[in-house]
Amino acid sequence: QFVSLRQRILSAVQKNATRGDPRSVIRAIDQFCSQKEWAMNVGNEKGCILDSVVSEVNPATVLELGTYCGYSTVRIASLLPPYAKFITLEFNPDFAAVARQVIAWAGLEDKVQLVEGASSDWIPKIKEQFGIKTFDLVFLDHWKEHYLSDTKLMEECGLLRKGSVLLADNVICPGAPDYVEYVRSSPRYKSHYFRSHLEYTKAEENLWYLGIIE
Ligand SMILES: Cc1cc(-c2n[nH]c(CCNC(=O)c3cc(-c4ccc(F)cc4)cc(O)c3O)n2)ccn1
Ligand SMILES: [Mg+2]
Repeated sequence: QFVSLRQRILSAVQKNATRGDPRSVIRAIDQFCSQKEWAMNVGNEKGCILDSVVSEVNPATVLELGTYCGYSTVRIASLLPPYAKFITLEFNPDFAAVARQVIAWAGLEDKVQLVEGASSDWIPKIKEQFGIKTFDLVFLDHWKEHYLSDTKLMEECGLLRKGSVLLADNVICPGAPDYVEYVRSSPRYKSHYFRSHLEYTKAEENLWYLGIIE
């Protein structure tokens, strides 16, 4: 009977990765997606850039928009200090179900709170629901047409402060041109990009780094 791609990714993790070993989970997903079937994980090349930004920011509070199968969730969670609060939002319940199992296989279920629902519904509720004042780091990897509206919504809800860092995937492909245009022309942000490639391909892609300076 039909097995979805996300189920095949989960099976690859359960077959090839060691329980409690985040690096083996990452490796198993990357091997599956480069050798068997493409999937929209951030991938290892951009993942290394993500790792370096997480390590540099060393965040006490992190928000990820767009969990998918939990690949970047595992990368981020494995680098956080023990006291850190990490929330990841996933809209699609089937993706969320797989991500929970991938995160658990990596042994990181206590480091992450996976919340199901749309970012625009959840962002206004985060402060009171999770006792978070502001986010030190936000990783945008969800619906590309929501990057701009959700960034404005996070500002309005007082979830960002001077020094907060936003890192956005896929500003080229599928693309978030309105987001890039807006943040580049705003005096509130200092932004630059890390050149890379679309996961598991040779197509050009950037990770867009945004520092809030005002
Ligand atoms: C909380 C909340 C969460 C979501 C949400 N959760 N999960 C997602 C998935 C979003 N990700 C992508 O669509 C995506 C696509 C490509 C791609 C596809 C096809 C191509 F040909 C080339 C590139 C590559 C990527 O790296 C991507 O990240 N949205 C939505 C709303 N609210
Ligand atoms: Mg992405």
